Amino acid sequence: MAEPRRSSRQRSLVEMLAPPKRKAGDGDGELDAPAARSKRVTMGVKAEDSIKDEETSAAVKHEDASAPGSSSRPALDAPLVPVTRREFVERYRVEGLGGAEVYYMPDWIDEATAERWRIELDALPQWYRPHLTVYGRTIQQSRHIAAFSTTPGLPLKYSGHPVEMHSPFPPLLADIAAQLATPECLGADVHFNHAMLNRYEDGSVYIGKHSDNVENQVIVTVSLGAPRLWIMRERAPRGAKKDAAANDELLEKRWRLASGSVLVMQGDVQRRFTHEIPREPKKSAGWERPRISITFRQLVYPDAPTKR
Ligand SMILES: O=C(O)CCC(=O)C(=O)O
Ligand SMILES: [Fe+2]
Repeated sequence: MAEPRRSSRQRSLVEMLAPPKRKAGDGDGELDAPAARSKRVTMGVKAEDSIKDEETSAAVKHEDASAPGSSSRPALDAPLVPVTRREFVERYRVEGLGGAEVYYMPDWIDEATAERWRIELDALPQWYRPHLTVYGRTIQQSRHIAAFSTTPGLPLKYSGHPVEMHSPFPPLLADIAAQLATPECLGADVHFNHAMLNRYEDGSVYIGKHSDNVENQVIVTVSLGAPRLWIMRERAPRGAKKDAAANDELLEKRWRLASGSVLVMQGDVQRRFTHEIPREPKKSAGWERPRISITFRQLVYPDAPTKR
């Protein structure tokens, strides 16, 4: 994997002070769980922090979602725990991100299996391109998505768009989740209550710089198909001087997410870093097929009852 490098992006003071520019047709960004306004501390982070994400002009900030009454929320079947399996976290931790809990396993499954999964997931009937409302305008997101929860009643909304949620997981997704939760991979205790599929047809489809909401306590991404660039950038600490020199000090790391790879983000990663998959007009090797990502998530609603 490439060595970490410092961001060299220089931004003018005017750009720093001005609110981020928005471009029509650029609807993309993070997934907000409905409890975004909650003041409750989750994993040591105030949930409200996550909605103040920084954005490039190529990304659209998602408004936080309105929280439906807790009575509509299902109980969790089992505790949701982060990935702690020693062999996994020691071997696959991504260096150069200041100790953040980011793990990358490039070769979880072989290419033939990845291709079979990609084609089968592509054929699911639940795919659609959301219409988002951003600053009063309706735009269509560049990615197709399909969202699933293990139990009905896990509501999700972003940029004015109530996500079309299907339940339960289709058999292949349930099978992939089960294969992740084995003693050979993430460990048998790790399971998810939500999965979001993203489809990147070609290099024009992207996801803008964003952080996911902290209600996403663990996000495990399985990449299938075209290897796309993944960029993680450290967010400036609150109240930090926002000049070019300070910006240069922030960590940045980029690599390609291989087909068949597994990426884990947990702990305070969303608070400390943004992530993005930029547009790539030039095709590189392996791009004769689209990319589909599966983001398995542990969505934890602060006021949901838990069955323990
Ligand atoms: O497609 C990916 O790998 C990342 C998607 C993502 O960041 C998201 O859905 O929040
Ligand atoms: Fe994300």
